[in-house]
Amino acid sequence: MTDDNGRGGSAAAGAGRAALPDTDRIRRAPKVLLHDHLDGGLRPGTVVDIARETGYSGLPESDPERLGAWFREAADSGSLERYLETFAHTCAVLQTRDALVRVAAECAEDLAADGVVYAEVRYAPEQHLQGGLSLEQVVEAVNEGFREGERRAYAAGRRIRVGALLTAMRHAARSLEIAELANRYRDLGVVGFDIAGAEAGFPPTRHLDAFEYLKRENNHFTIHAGEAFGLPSIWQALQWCGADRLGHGVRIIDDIHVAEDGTVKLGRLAAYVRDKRIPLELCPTSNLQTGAAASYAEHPIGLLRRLYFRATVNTDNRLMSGTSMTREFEELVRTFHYTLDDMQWFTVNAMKSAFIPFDERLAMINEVIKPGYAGLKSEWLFR
Ligand SMILES: O=c1[nH]cnc2c1ncn2[C@@H]1O[C@H](CO)[C@@H](O)[C@H]1O
Ligand SMILES: [Zn+2]
Repeated sequence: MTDDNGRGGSAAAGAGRAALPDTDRIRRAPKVLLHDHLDGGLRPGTVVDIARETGYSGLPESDPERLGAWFREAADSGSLERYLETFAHTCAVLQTRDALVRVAAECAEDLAADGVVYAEVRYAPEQHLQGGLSLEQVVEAVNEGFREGERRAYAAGRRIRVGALLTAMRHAARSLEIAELANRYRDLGVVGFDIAGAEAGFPPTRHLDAFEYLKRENNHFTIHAGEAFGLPSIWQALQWCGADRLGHGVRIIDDIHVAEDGTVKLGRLAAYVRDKRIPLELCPTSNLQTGAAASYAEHPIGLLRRLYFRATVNTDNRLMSGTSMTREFEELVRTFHYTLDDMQWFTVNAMKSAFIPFDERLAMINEVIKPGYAGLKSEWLFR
């Protein structure tokens, strides 16, 4: 007797094990998040509070619930450029030390409450200087907030570890400076570097000096590539810039050909990505909003998982997408009938791909993630 996933077991055991995880179990399952923007994950109520405190009068709504709905709808535009316009409001309220500490602390708390045990959260320091903070003060405020959030989560009986990724904006010209900043705060709360912003017209090779610098320093970076723009962007990010991971990378699907009879043929780039185990930071709901995928069912994650790409599941922007790791997995479970084993597979993939040292990743996998899933998978025995 085998279940849908080809695993063996008695009929009775099969039924217990194969049951799809419900929301409660998805939330309790340990999860790892590699792609989440600090300025895309504020609580709507916090945006309203800080706007009032700092005198920012540009918010389109002053009621938190309506503001949350506004962000989701405005981001649902079908274009990355329009989606990115919504960040003007979140960045506007992230210009003081207090605001950065508060938002970073709440971010860690919210992720922990969602069952995330390890997260890499990114933001662009250069976008938080309008209140007179220096780049260093921005980084230190966010780090302080993450530490505070970890402590609050611990006090509430949850464990989470949060590392920062420093992003440079791809339309701007500060990437080398931000890469140097990431290197200076390495081992001090910052685990790597990224570039983000509009993809079309701003190829990653514009920032080659930043990537070459980080390579010389033996540091880590990911690049937003293959989201709004296709294979050339992925190819440059990997073969010119040397990215360790791909932010999204979902357009790698354009180099995968499925014949009528179901045979799959990978192009050279897709084969390289799979063979070299290049991590894909996939963000399903965000992709539906920016038009990178038409529906969950048509999202490339289904095929990429079946082909054993190093696929990971991420939130991108929890505020703009009204999402969480639990919600992303709920949609995938509903669409692709993923089990706890599939969730564990995505989670281990993510942990293997994190930018913290190997021994720490291994301990997270063996001592936190696998025991967590084993506990959940054995619950049917005691019902
Ligand atoms: O999915 C995305 N693709 C490209 N850029 C993004 C995405 N989400 C957010 N940002 C950009 O990254 C900045 C730093 O966090 C945000 O301000 C936003 O402009
Ligand atoms: Zn992103």
